[in-house]
Amino acid sequence: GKYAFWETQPVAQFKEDLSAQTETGPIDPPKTVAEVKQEPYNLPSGFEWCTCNLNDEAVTKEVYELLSNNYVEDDDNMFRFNYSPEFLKWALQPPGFLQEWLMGVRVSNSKKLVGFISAIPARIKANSEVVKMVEINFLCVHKKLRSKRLAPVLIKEVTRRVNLQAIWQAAYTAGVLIPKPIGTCRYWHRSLNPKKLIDVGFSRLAPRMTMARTIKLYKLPDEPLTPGLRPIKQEDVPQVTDLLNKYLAKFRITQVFDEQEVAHWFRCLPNVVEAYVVESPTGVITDLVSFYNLPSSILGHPEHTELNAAYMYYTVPGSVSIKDLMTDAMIVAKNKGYDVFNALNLLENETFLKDLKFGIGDGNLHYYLFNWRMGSEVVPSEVGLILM
Ligand SMILES: COc1cccc(CC(=N)NC(=O)c2cccnc2OC2CCNCC2)c1
Repeated sequence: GKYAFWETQPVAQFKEDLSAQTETGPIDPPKTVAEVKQEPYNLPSGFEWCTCNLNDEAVTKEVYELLSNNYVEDDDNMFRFNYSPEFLKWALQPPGFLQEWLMGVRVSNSKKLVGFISAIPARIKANSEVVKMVEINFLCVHKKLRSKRLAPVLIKEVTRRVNLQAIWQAAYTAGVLIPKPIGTCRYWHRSLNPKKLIDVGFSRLAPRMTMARTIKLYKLPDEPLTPGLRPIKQEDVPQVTDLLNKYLAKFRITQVFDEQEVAHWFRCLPNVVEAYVVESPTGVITDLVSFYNLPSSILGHPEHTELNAAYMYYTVPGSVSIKDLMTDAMIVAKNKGYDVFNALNLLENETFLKDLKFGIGDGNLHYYLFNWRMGSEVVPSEVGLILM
């Protein structure tokens, strides 16, 4: 069939009777670690496995270069994600990460890195069950090696290495449609620097609008409006952990964070991630707002080489509305030089996207679970999981 590889995997299929689909829980019969293949899968001759130690700057640079030149592009091939080396270190070394789950493929002779895939540990709440899973990301095969069927081997090998740790489920997202999304989100963009976005072809001047009028339309206040908004500090972690987990509990698919994970994911790492809290006069943390830095290379533009994009990360309203929190996040992002603020229509985002002048994007982000059925489609407002 069309999905030769995915039809062999424990994932929901497009053509299967509905009765199977309405169950929730694992798809495969339970296995033990002893039953897992003990040796690595074979690669085509001339290629070898490696693990990528991102504490080694030279290796991080190799992973950066592979992704910068060969990772995901937009549908019109005008932009390519350009995750920075420091971002990759942050995103791929959370508490509990395993070196052997940061997997690469090298050409045996030249040792050139030509393939990559990553798994990081996460506790995922699926419906009301908290399951130890991994989050799979950054699957990338060099452009010159496409259709050599390397991706299926990368996926099978990372699955094997995860299974060896007695973990049987995974979560991942993709713009491409494969068997079979648990839900599909739409991405939206809010212009911060409309002139540059129009110059590089990311946005278009609306009919009957001048550039001057467009710049005015997207103008934001110079400073955040919420009293008590400030960058997160390490001593906020216990309160933020409680605030975040309580808020996320109402979504059908989300992550459960412990304090070490909150300390890792919510910090202010310049050019990587920004996290702000609202502190009440009595020292109570009532709100959280965060975004991460994911620039895109602008392919073939004579003047601009990079699109500076902020991506909404977890945001928890409490004392102020999510609309006001997001307005402050965009003001902070604009002041830090971002050109655009991106968000998906998950969480409670559909309540503010239009009001805050987000424009709908031209694609979808599909959410997937490996070896787990959700029982029914998860609509965007039931999705509480944000991957990098
Ligand atoms: C503007 O440059 C781009 C370069 C490559 C792809 C895309 C379109 C796209 N695929 N966008 C998203 O997936 C997206 C849009 C809004 C928010 N998060 C997103 O994806 C995140 C989460 C999944 N991993 C990539 C980053 C845009």
